[in-house]
Amino acid sequence: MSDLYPVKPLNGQLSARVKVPGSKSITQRAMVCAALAKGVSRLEGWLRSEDTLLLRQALVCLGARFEDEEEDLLVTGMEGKVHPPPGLLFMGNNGTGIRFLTAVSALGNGEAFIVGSRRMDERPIAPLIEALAAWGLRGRCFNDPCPPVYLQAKGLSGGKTEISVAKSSQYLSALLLVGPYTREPAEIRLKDTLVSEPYVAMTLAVMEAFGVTTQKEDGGFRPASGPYVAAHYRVEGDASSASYFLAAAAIAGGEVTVVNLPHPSLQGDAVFAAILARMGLRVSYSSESVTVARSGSLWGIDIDMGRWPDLVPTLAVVAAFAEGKTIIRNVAHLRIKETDRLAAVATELKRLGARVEELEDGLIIYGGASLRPATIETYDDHRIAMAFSLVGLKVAGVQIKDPGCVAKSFPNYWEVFESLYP
Ligand SMILES: O=C(O)C1=C[C@@H](OP(=O)(O)O)[C@@H](O)[C@H](O)C1
Ligand SMILES: C=C(OP(=O)(O)O)C(=O)O
Repeated sequence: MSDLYPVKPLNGQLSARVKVPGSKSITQRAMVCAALAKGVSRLEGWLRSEDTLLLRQALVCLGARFEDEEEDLLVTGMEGKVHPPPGLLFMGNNGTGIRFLTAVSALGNGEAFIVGSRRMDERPIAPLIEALAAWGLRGRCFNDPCPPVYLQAKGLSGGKTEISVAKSSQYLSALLLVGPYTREPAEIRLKDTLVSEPYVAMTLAVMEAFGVTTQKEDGGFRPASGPYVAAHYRVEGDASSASYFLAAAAIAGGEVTVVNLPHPSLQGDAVFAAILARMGLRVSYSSESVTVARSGSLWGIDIDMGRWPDLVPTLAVVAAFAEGKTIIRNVAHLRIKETDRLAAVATELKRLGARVEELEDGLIIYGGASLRPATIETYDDHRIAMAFSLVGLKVAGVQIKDPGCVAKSFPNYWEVFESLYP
C-alpha cells in the first residue's frame, strides 16, 4: 500500500450495504477463553488483523494450538496449564492484548518478558501488575507504570484483590478472564470509577459462553472457578469498525446498512446508530443488521462518551459537518490509546479548517465551518485514519497518510470504503 491515500469525493448520495470484519474485542476474549479451555473450540467470524494475530502468536508460545479451517479458527486449549516461553512475547501496540497476555502468563510457572511497540511503552499497565501482585505474582514494569513487563510467575493464589479502573477497563477484563484459574476463588474489588464499562459486560458474556459465570456485587466481581469449556463461538461484526460506514451516511447523506452487526449486540459501540439518531438520522435494526439514513439536517449534541471511547474520532468528524456545537465529555482515557486521540483529533480537524477546543477530558467541535483540503497525519492510529477518510467523501483534496495503519483492526478497510462509490 502506498504511503498516501487520496480520498475521492462522492458525487450524490450514498446507498450502500457493507460487511465489516469480526469484533476485535470479542475475538481477543474468545481466543483467551479458548486457549485456556479444555478441548477444541471453533471461532467463527473471528477477526484476522494485526492485533489478533499478535495475541494468537503469543498464546501459541504459551502452549495453545491454533489452526485455520477455512474462515474459522480452531483452538486447542491448554487446560489452564500455561508455559511461558524463554524468549520475548511481543504485543506491538495491542493494548487489550498486552493486558490479557500479562494476566494469562501469570498463571504459568517461570519467567515471562512481554514487550510492545514504542508507543506501548507509554500506555500504563502498572494497575494490573499491582492487582495481580495481591494474587502472588512477582512482576515489574520496566518503564513504570508502562511496559515492558517482566514477570516471575508461579500461578495465581486468588482470594481478594483490588484494581484501579479509572484509566482502562482492560485491567479488570484481564483479571476476570484468569479469575476461573486462581487456586482460591477470585474476588475482585474496584478501587475507583470504571471507564469503558460495556467492555466488562462483554468480557463476562464471552466467559459465560465458555462455561464460566460471574457473580456481580456492589463494587466487585466473583468469577466462578473454572475450567472454561471449549465452545463453538460465533463472533459478531465489529461495532467500532461499523461506525465509519454509519458516519459516512451522516456526512454524505443517503443510506447505509451494516449487514453483520446484530441487534442487540454484546458491543457497547453498537450504540453509535442511536447517537446518530440523536443527531437527526433515521435508524432501523434487524436481528442481524443496522441501517441509518440521512435526508435532512444533522445537529450537534452534548454527550458523555466515557463508555464508548473508540467512537470518539468517528463522532468528532461527524460533528464537524453538523449544525451547532458538539461537546464530547469524560474521555480523558483517550490520551493513552494508540496515540493521544484528543490531541490528534483536535489537530487534524483544525488542519481541515474546523473550529475545535481541546479540553483535558473532551472536545468541543463547532460544526458547519467550510472545510479545506488537507493531508491528514494518522499517528500510527487506525481510528484516526478511518475516521478522517470520511471527511474526503465531502471535501475534495483530503489525503490520508500511512493508510496501512488500519491493519490493526480492519485490514480490508480501504476495499470496503471503495465499495461506497457507485
Ligand atoms: O477491552 C477491550 O477490548 C477494549 C477496551 C477499551 O479500552 P479501555 O478500557 O482501556 O478504555 C477500548 O478502548 C479498546 O479498544 C478495547
Ligand atoms: C484502543 C484500542 O485498542 P487497544 O487498547 O487494544 O490497543 C482501539 O482499538 O481503539
